Amino acid sequence: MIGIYGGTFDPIHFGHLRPALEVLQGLGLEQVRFVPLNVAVHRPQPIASAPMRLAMLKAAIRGQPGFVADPRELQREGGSYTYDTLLSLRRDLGSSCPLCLMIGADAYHGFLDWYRPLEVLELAHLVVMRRPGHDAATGPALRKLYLERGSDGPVELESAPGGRILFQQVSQLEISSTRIRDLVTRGLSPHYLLPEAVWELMAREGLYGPVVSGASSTVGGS
Ligand SMILES: Nc1ncnc2c1ncn2[C@@H]1O[C@H](COP(=O)(O)OP(=O)(O)OP(=O)(O)O)[C@@H](O)[C@H]1O
Ligand SMILES: O=C(O)c1ccc[n+]([C@@H]2O[C@H](COP(=O)([O-])O)[C@@H](O)[C@H]2O)c1
Repeated sequence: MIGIYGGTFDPIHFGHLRPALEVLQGLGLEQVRFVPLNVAVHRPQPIASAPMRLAMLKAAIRGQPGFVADPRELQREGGSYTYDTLLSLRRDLGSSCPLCLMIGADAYHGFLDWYRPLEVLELAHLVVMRRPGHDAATGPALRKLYLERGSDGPVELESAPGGRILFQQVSQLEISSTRIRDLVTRGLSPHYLLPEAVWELMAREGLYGPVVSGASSTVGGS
């Protein structure tokens, strides 16, 4: 069973990484593939370039067994629709391998507005991770879908390639990329909200605005 974790990752932070590790271990996944989007179809475009976001992602997951950077959306032009990404993954991985599309509660709330959501749910299971500040309560259409498709554990997910929805308990870390970008833009340090290697890259490349004065002494201790 393989996890697919899509996002803007602008930049990647511990609010992505810790829940991803807990899902990897909690569901016994073979791997989690982090898939940075290229062209957002649902939000303003990312601030950092695609190569920079991929570099930050690779720096963040280096050395973590089971974590893999998957650049397929960055190699595709046009809107980064998850449906297309899952079709491409199915071509590589075959039709029978269980896939778990991992999304935070905020993304789940908008799921029925995605491109071909029901086909997305046929191509993969949805694993929903709670997120601070985002209510678990959903509207009637999503509640109905959950009544039909809700699952209570990994054993059921392993028995089919897709089609079920599982809520997975994860550490509640109140961290967002928006907050990190805001801190850096205001000249404040985002230290301890994201891996040191990512902060180091951001500081070196001057991403998101002014680098905190003396950053080189707080970044990586160098
Ligand atoms: N702290 C968190 N806890 C749980 N899930 C999260 C957290 N942060 C992000 N996610 C989930 O990770 C996926 C990718 O999120 P994204 O890259 O947009 O990060 P973000 O912090 O929400 O970014 P931004 O602030 O720019 O919107 C989404 O499914 C989102 O719900
Ligand atoms: O395919 C869609 O229509 C679609 C609509 C909204 C979001 N997504 C995907 O959901 C993932 C999380 O999005 P975000 O905004 O939290 O970065 C990311 O991989 C997006 O490409 C996909």
